[in-house]
Amino acid sequence: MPRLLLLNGPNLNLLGTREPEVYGSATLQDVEDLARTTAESLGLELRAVQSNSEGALVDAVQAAREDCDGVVVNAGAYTHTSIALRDAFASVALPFVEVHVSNVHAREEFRHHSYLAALASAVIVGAGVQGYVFAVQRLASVLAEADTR
Ligand SMILES: O=C1C[C@@](O)(C(=O)O)C[C@@H](O)[C@@H]1O
Repeated sequence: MPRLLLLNGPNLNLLGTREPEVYGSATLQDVEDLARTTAESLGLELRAVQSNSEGALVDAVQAAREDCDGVVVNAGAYTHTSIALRDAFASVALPFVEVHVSNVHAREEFRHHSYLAALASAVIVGAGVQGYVFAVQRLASVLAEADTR
């Protein structure tokens, strides 16, 4: 069965209590359950990892090469700063979808640039935690398409 990695970066462990006016009331556990239920309904497995540290996120992307077929990633603030994470995605060459709960383009200028976006299959911003559902659905399509080639 194809497997997805759901990767959440810094401060996303605080979803539900962190700036609820920006990020809503769903917790990280809710997000992981939602993404897993969506994946399973599409015949995919899902493994979830969250870390506040950049190196651990790089390690998780590298490890995904061994046992995953695609990645849903919300890299949090590292989206806007991390060349290391971008290089990790470039190195493993796995399809990935970038998610942001908030509409980063309606926020501070420094959130408008993503180091990951140019490599992503798709970028979903501002759809709240439903963005994770869309991301899993999109990856399922991308993987199914690749399978029929
Ligand atoms: O931590 C986050 C969360 C975020 O990735 C989002 O999901 O909207 C947006 C980032 O700018 C921010 O640093």
